[in-house]
Amino acid sequence: MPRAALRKPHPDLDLSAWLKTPEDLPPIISSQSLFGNDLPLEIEVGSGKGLFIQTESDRRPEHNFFGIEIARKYAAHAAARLAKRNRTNAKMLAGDATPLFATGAGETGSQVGEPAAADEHTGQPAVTRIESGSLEAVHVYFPDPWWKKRHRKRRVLSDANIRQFSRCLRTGGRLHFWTDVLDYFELTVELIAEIAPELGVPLPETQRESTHDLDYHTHFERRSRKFGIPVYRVCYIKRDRNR
Ligand SMILES: C[S@@+](CC[C@H](N)C(=O)[O-])C[C@H]1O[C@@H](n2cnc3c(N)ncnc32)[C@H](O)[C@@H]1O
Repeated sequence: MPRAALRKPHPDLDLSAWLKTPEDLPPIISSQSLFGNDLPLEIEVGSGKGLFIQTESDRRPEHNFFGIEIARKYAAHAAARLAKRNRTNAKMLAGDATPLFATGAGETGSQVGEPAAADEHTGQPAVTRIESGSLEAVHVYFPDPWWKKRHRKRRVLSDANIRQFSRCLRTGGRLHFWTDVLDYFELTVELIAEIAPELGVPLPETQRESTHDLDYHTHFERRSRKFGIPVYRVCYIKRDRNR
């Protein structure tokens, strides 16, 4: 299904506080380095037009939200939503989430962060942009399905990214995954059980009734529900590995 045309942010709107590029980012991604405080940090991977980050940063001002969107025009659109509302606990990155979550000199570049001992989850030398156990939540909503088998390695919920999302979550932190692609849903649930058992069992999340036209979790959730397409929603809560 094609995506609707996107309106450009008004040229007078100053996005500089809300829209970052990978080059703007501090070596270590944390609430302290991005927002100058220690509120729990939640990251959304693939924010699209930014409805989730807009509504959640309003609903939960006691948390910080960092949206990562690889398509610059969508990242700018999402940042404009935050700028118009002068949101102080949310920002967007126009960039690829995968290298930010990665560990290892080969993946992130040795100029970034300090090399540390091998990461306990991946066994790789850790040159880390996002420290292990530092995130409150990772949100992945309606990731691109990459239908063809040979393209599946491009999926955001790849083996490597699932391991990294889990590594970055604190014990008790959450991974939310929603999709309307049953095949992607089933394969991912199986994959998580196999490679990230510390995330425990998938907990179903319920569909909320919407009270107005933008009262949906994300734009893709809105679209699926309007077309009567079923949505599969789960949340994982990271367990203490020693229990
Ligand atoms: C199908 S859209 C869903 C958008 C939004 N989550 C929603 O539910 O409305 C998936 C989005 O993920 C973005 N994306 C894909 N790979 C990404 C990556 N590696 N890093 C950041 N964003 C990515 C795409 O550009 C696209 O906007």
